[in-house]
Amino acid sequence: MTMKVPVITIDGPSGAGKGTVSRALAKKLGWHFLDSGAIYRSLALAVTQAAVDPNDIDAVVKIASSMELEFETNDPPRILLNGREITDQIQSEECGSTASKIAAYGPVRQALLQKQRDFRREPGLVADGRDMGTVVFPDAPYKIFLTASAEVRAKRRYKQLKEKGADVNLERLTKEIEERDRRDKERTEAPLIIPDGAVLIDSSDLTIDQVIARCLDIVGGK
Ligand SMILES: Nc1ncnc2c1ncn2[C@@H]1O[C@H](COP(=O)(O)OP(=O)(O)O)[C@@H](O)[C@H]1O
Ligand SMILES: Nc1ccn([C@@H]2O[C@H](COP(=O)(O)OP(=O)(O)O)[C@@H](O)[C@H]2O)c(=O)n1
Repeated sequence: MTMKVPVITIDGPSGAGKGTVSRALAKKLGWHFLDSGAIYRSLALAVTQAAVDPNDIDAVVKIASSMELEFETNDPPRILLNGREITDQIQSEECGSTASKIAAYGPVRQALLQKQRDFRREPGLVADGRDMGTVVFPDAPYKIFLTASAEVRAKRRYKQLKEKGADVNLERLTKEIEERDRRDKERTEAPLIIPDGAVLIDSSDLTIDQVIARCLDIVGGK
């Protein structure tokens, strides 16, 4: 019997620290990293650039199937959409919000499924998203659900965007994140839920290093 490549899934709401922690874990373990949210964000950008209505499912699926995405693993990592760098552009909350609208459609998710599974390569994968442990890699041996209070998450995202020079307003950002979280949890297709067998980590009062240490314990303790 062939052994499947191991996967650590890290799901959770916006600003919980998934990306930061997943990247660090992948680096420590020498494993690959999948930022599935960046795939949805890139599609959102492609849809906006093509002036397509995000509710026109057929048109969005067409773009999802034809867009070329490259994840360069240099330090810092770069994301290219159809050959053009979009790394910073897709970080905006506007892009996140459009991403969560198109992510609610089953055919759109289906069109992106294999692209995500292709990241599963030796020696292992750390996968960050909303449905990594439930839909994309349900057989993952390690599943983590990373969360934090809504207030802490909004403040973190505010600080992060501000540091990048974005023009952000904490009150508006908090509302946008709450709206996105609600949409991600309430959708019928691959909603944000705690996967069966996942270990829950609340990072509200933990440092990034403490969260990473807990994740390593979970992986090592199996
Ligand atoms: N435990 C933590 N304590 C303080 N700041 C954190 C913590 N985890 C993440 N951050 C910061 O919060 C911001 C959002 O983290 P990120 O990893 O992008 O979250 P997510 O991928 O879940 O949306 C980043 O600026 C990151 O450095
Ligand atoms: N596996 C995933 C990852 C992201 N998404 C969608 O894409 C949006 C942006 O994801 P993200 O991971 O970049 O968002 P943040 O947690 O970084 O704010 C989410 O709000 C989800 O609607 C999804 O539906 N499934």
